[in-house]
Formats: sequence, structure tokens, C-alpha cells
Amino acid sequence: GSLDSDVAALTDFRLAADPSGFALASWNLSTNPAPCGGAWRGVTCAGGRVTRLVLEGVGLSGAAALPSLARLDGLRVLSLKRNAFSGEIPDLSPLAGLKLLFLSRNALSGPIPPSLGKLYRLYRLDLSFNNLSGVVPPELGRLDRLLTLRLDSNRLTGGIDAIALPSLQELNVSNNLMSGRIPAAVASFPASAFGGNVGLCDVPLPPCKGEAEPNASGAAVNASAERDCPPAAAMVAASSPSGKAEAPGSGGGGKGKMSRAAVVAIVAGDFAVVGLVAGLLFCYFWPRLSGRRNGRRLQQGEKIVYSSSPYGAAGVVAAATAGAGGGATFERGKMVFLEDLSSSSNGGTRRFELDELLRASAEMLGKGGSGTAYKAVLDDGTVVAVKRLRDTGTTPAASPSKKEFEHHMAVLGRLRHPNIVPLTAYYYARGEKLLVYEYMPNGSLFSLLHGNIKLNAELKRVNCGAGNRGPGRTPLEWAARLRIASGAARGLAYIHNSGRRGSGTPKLAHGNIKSTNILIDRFGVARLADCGLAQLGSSLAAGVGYRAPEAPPPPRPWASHKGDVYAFGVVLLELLTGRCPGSELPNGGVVVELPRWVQSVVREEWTSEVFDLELMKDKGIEEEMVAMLQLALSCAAAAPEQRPKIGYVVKMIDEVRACGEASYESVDESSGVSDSPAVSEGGALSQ
Ligand SMILES: Nc1ncnc2c1ncn2[C@@H]1O[C@H](COP(=O)(O)OP(=O)(O)OP(=O)(O)O)[C@@H](O)[C@H]1O
Repeated sequence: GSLDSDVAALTDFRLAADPSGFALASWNLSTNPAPCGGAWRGVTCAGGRVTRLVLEGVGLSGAAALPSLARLDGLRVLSLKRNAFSGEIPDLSPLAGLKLLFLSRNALSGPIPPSLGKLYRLYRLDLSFNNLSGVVPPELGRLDRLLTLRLDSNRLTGGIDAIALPSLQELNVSNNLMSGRIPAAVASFPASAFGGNVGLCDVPLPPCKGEAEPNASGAAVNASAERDCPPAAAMVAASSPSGKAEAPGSGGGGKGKMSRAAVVAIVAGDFAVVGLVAGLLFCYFWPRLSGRRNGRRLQQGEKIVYSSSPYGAAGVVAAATAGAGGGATFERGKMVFLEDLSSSSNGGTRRFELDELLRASAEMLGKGGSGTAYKAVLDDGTVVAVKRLRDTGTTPAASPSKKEFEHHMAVLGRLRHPNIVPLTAYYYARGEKLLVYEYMPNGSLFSLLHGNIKLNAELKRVNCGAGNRGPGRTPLEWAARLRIASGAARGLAYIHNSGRRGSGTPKLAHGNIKSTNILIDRFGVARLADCGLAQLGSSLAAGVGYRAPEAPPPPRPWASHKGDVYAFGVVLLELLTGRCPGSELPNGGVVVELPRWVQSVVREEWTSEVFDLELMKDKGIEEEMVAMLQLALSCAAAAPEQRPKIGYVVKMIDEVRACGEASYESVDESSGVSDSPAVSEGGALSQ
């Protein structure tokens, strides 16, 4: 291919798509001899080839135009949305470098060509709002870099197994004629992504025909009833092989001899009764014994104490119900579950009461500025993360009233987005506030970058220099770092725009962006944790090194959009350098202000020295790293007014991801290519 062959292909396209010659009048070699100079509408070049063709809503049509575009083999971006193209989608497999393909809102018909599966570099594919029919070709399942797949509002049939791609961040197959079970890999998308297909079933849609809705709470009730105090008779019955209680001597075919089963039943029954009595005695005496052993009465703020020892938890249950040491009365609150209004099935949140939570085995995940986080495993194996908020009554920050707290929880409960850790429930009592979140099993960005080294609790600093990483850590490759950056930026954009959706939600800022608050869910997607806690006055020790220069000194709680962008810039620098604020330099110094350190190295023209050595094995990413470094430094600018808005940051990260080979300067912001899943057709930020 050459520019000449590109021009020939574009000319053929123009003749077929724009017979009147108005829309593409600028594509004229006699008046505009240089197609790459920006004079040809919608055409962008790099390295002497046409790399982007963006013609959105300009009134093009025809069935014969698209095949000529398959000759533009240098193309990275092709967007023809909101036109009137008809006919079948041609074989575009010669466009091997294509990263973004938008053909939505045309009149395309026929099947989705399996040859699209050869465009293995595709990040975004949008074929929505056409007349496409047939099944989704299994070849699309090969597109393992795909972040966005929109096939909604067509006439597609069959199942969606082929497109259950783990990397997807945006999926929409709604309003088709599809059927079958929704694969688990995409079940975390909202119901709206699958709605309007009468035959699709399973989470997040209702269960498939013939399958009962799982009765998690019922199962849990039975399980706990069995565990707590099963009646002895029932236990005898349960131990009988027939499932019925048999009187001793009544079995064995009536030969006057006790059957083996009856003997087993009696022995098991005896053990059960002894166990039950022992359990009751234990429940009665343990709180008193443990209280005496501590030699003091439980203090109000210590009543709910998690421990990996079940005894600690048992003592707490007893204290909660009976009143500690017989003295102070305990205000018993209740667990309040927050509905997921974005999902018809409420995301399958399992409900439970406080005592079940206290019974759960618990493991401390860490102690932060706002409180202590635990991983708790409930009776039925459900895993949740519980944050016990620091008792703000003992801090200089004003403690919110119950009403304020409940109102704020309702606001936070409405924050539902693929890049936000959902708050599912809370518990409020005087001196005790627990927040229940979905558990994120793949650690935090901090642990992925620096290993499992512990934070220094007092200073909130850690020696996480690039040369000092935890043992047994797997290096984090560049593509994964970019994916995490993109997910976290999207989550933050969602929070910053939360007040805009006319839902009565106030304007929110995160207030505590840092790498320990960027968690990785079971699908490897980055999600922001601790959203909106700053507004509760809880994030008292927002990480040293992430706090914007204009912020008041800690511990005063503070949150602003500009402050979040600053902190996000520091996180980007952390991703790029492998260092975090507080890391040690080879000369023994300590980097507290990561942005200032990076700036000084860049000023000395040692830019390549700042990058994480671990990234050196990823080939051909230098330009992307430099582009990200510029973005990170602009976010972490000392002057708040110089920092970009998070929506712009989302867009730029996606540009870097999608157009890695194109130079950073050639990114055309005015093209209108809405390649971010956070940006809707109309350009507005969406969920
Ligand atoms: N929902 C969750 N699932 C899994 N791990 C979590 C969850 N929430 C928090 N964690 C982990 O628990 C640890 C402690 O979290 P916590 O939020 O209490 O402290 P922090 O993030 O260090 O500081 P801060 O309270 O200032 O946000 C962190 O390492 C965090 O990654």
C-alpha cells in the first residue's frame, strides 16, 4: 500500500457513497492536492498513509461504497456512524491494523462477517442500530483485545457464548432476537446490556426456564438453624438413613433385633445432645469468662471486634445482645441493604443480619485512614468486604448524625458502575458504623505494582521503590497497566458526573484516590474503592503524596474534583515509574512528591530513566509511555486550573491505548470519534 493507492480507494468510495458530491466535495485532487494536510474531510494520515477515516452523520449512503475501504490497509480508525449505508458489511480483514470500527446507525443488513474475527487488534466494535441478522459468528471470540462490543438493536439470533470475552468493558446486545444462557464471564454487565431479547436468560436477567430462583436467604436460614440449635429429635431423624425417626427396636424387619441404622441413630443422637448442651453452656459462659480474663469491661467502641478467632466473634454477639459486662446498654442497629437500581435482579446481593456477619470468619485486610477493612466469609460461603469506620466521635472531624449518615449511604448505594466497588449494605449504631462492600478477590493496584509489602501505619509511607518489591510478585505488563488506568479513570468520571444525572444525587468527589483504593475484581477489571467516604469526614489520612498542594493539611477531610485529578495523576506516575510516594531512591533519599521528582528527572532530559525497569521488556511502547507521562504530569500540575477534567483524561488514555502507533500529537480531538465507553453517541458521559 501507498498514499496513491489510498487516494484511489477513497476516490472509489466517494463516487459510490456521495454521488451528489456535496458531503465529500473537499476530496478533490485538483483543488486539494494533499489529502493528508487536513483538507480532505474526515481523513487523517500518519507516516504517509491514511490512518483515520471519520465521517459521522454526513449523509453518505449506498451499498457499493464500503468494499473499497478494505483497500485502506493502513487504517487504524474507521467511523461511519449515523449515515445511510446499506447492504452487507464487506470483508474488512485486509485492515489488519484497525483498532476502532464504528458502523452504528446505518441500514446495514445481512450477517456479521466472520472475517471481522481476523481484526485481532480491534479495541472497539460498534455495529448497533442496523438490520444485521443471523448468529454472532464464533470468530468474534478471537478478538481478545476488544473493550467495547455493541451489537444492540439489530435482528441477531442465537446465543452469545462466542462473545463472552473477559476483557470487555462495555457490552450491549440488547434489542435483538437472541436466546440462551448468559455466560458467567459477562454476567456482571447490567441487565440493560441484554434486555429486549426474549430468549436470553440467567444473571443478570431472570433464571432460565425450569430453573428455580436460588433462595439464598432460605438456604442460609436453614444452615444457621442447623448450626445453632437443632432439636435433638430432628437430629436423630436426620441421622436415620431413611430420613424418618425410628424408634429403637422398630427397625431391622421386626425381628426383635436393633438394626445397624437404629444403633447409628441413637449414638449420633447422644452425641448431638451432648454437643448441644456443651454449646449452650459455652454461649452462656464464654462472654463472662472472656470479659473477666481481659480484666475490664468492654468499652463502648470495642463492642464489635472482628477476630479470626470464632470465640472473639461469639463474645461480641453475646455482648451485642446482652449488654457488655451487664453495664452499658448497647444500641442495636440493623443491617440496611442498598438496592441496585440499575439491575432488575439486584445483582444477587445476599441479605444477612449483623449476628451472621459477626459469626463469619474474618481476616483483616488492612487499616486505613477511614477505618479497618476485613474479608468476611458468611455461613454459606458468601464473601464480603467489611469496612469498620473509625469512630469519628474520637476524631476532630464532626461525626455525622444518624440521619445524615443514612442519607449519605443512600447516595453512595446508588453509585453503580463497572469500575466502582459497590456498597451493598451498612450498619449504623452509636459508636459503630460498618460498610459492606462486594469483595474484590484480586488485590489492589498497589499490591500488583509493589507486592504485598505492608504500609507503615503511622506515616502511611512505604518503601516501594522499583528495586524493592515483594517476593513472588508477577511483573505487571504495560497493557494491563493501561487497562487498569482506563478503568479507574472511568470510575472517577462516573463519580464526578454523578450529580448531573438529575437523580437527586449531589455532586461528589472521591477524596482519597490512591493505589490501595483501586481494586481488581474477579474479571480483572479495575474498580475504585472507598467512594464518597471523604464526605463523611472519614478519610482523615488521605495518602501522603496523593494530596494536592492546595489541600488543607491533614487530618482535615477534603475532597474536590481537581484534587481527585491530582491524585489520579500521581497514580499514573506510580504505574509508569513503579514507585509510589514514599519510595526510596538508590541514593538513600525518599521520594514523597512523585510529580516533583519525575519533573526534575524529565527536566534533566533523563525521561527514559523514570520508567519502571520492569516495562523494558514490553517492546514498542515508548511513545505510549511518553504520552501517558505527559498526561500524568498535566493531571498532577501544581496549579489546579492547569489540570484537565477527568472526562478528558479518560479520552486520552483510550487514545493512547487505541492508537499506540500513531504519534501523540496526531490525535484529533475534534473528530468526534467517541471511542470511550463512557461517552455515548451524543457525546455525553454515560454509565
Ligand atoms: N472491597 C474490598 N475487597 C477487597 N479488598 C479490599 C476491599 N476494600 C478494601 N480492601 C483492601 O483492604 C485494605 C485496607 O483498606 P482500607 O480502605 O481500610 O485502607 P486504605 O485503602 O489503605 O486506606 P483508606 O482508609 O485511607 O482508604 C487495602 O489494602 C484494600 O486494598
